[in-house]
Amino acid sequence: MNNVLVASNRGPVSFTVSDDGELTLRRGGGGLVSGLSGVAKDGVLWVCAALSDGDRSAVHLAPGGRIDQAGYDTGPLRMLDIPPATFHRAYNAVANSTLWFVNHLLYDIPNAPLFGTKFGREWESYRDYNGAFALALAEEAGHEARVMVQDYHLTLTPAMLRAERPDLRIAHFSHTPWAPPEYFSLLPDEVAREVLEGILGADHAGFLTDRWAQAFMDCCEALLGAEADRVGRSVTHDGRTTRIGVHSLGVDGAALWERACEPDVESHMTALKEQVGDRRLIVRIDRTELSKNIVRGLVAYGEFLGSHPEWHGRVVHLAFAYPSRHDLPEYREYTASVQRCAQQIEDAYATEDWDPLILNVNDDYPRSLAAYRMADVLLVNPIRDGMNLVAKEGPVLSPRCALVLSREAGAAAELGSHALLVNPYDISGTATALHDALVMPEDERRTRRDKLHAAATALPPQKWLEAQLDALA
Ligand SMILES: O=P(O)(O)OC[C@H]1O[C@@H](O)[C@H](O)[C@@H](O)[C@@H]1O
Repeated sequence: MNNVLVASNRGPVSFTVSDDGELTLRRGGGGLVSGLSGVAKDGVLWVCAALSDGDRSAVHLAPGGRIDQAGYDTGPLRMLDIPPATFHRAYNAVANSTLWFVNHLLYDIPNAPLFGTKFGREWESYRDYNGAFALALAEEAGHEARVMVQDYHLTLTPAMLRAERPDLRIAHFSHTPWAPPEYFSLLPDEVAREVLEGILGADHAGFLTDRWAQAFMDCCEALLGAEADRVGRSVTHDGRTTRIGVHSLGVDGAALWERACEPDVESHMTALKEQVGDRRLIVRIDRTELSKNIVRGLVAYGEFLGSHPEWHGRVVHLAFAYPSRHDLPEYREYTASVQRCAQQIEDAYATEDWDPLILNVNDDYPRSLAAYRMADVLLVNPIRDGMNLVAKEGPVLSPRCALVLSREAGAAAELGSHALLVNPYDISGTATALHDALVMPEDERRTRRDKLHAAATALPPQKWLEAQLDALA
């Protein structure tokens, strides 16, 4: 039996099956996993979903889906083999196409699903999927164990788990923004209610910034008639009180720097230096995710080139747009629009000896670390973001980068006074900020970068985890 458990959809590792049937291991990706891997290991059981065919094979080879030592320095795992159709409806239709879009204020995109009969079935699958996690956690947790449930995939699990095991101390943590009530209430009433009451099944509900925590409390008041204590930070509903916590997440500067000095990164730096020469470098690194606002960032770069011909031939924009959630049509279409927009910039400005934009659409972690190290300007312009760790990694790895940062990213709460803040919808404002960042005097950019570095590394994942566990003690 385990005393500390973490539950999330994506686990710290994933398996792939090669042609000869051999299982190989990969590190899991995404903000949540990068934050928690490496710290949630000793004595912590991680319960996650089997996501790939390789994961399902690994589950069937391991008794009860328990994998004691997967590799990559992770602790024990229990992978849940949820029936693929149920998983697809819970993960793609509800978690990613509904809850993610609502909390990122992206619901009005043309293909957003409608809440018709089909949604009823999808919601039922989301309940089943959350129920499978609650059941596994109830089986694995020791008496009065501490259980940390992560993110929008698992909003119903805390209440379901409490019903099974009232002795447990349960936390839920949201790694995303939280929508204001007037937007959250576009969910069908019973769905909005179940999500809020599901999270309120926890003893402690955590958020990355005060802004998202306040929005959650607003929703509880407006949609459940719950009582929110803004000063003591808690919500009381149906006779139970859930404490609300704000726990920001930063980066482990020393570990990141060590990884960025490995030979694979050094050789990418050499190659990039050859490609870019002594031109200034504007870097962005994102998953190709609608909330990351990549298209508007590219349009702003095009506008900057249009209004500052003196920079032609002297600057390169290196944009990493990694593949993400390609099972969803909205994401495939978004990748295509990023590529179309990049092509327009190339067509308008490229010359025989100058490529104004280099777009990378394939996953290449060492190359992106090399880009961070060489960046003069880092552009992070999401429409809305729970935190955004790119904004924190850049100043750790680049000695002189100026940060152009969306005021709608959670990271703006800590980094805002040392960055150039932009309204992510304001193309001209973003173009002006890119110019200001390029011409920023050397001493100012170094002073700002040092302050960004200090703020970015103040709360590494280890501290975040300890704060969560303390909150449950
Ligand atoms: O759908 P994926 O690829 O597992 O990504 C999920 C994760 O994506 C991350 O970027 C978010 O910060 C997390 O909140 C989220 O859990």
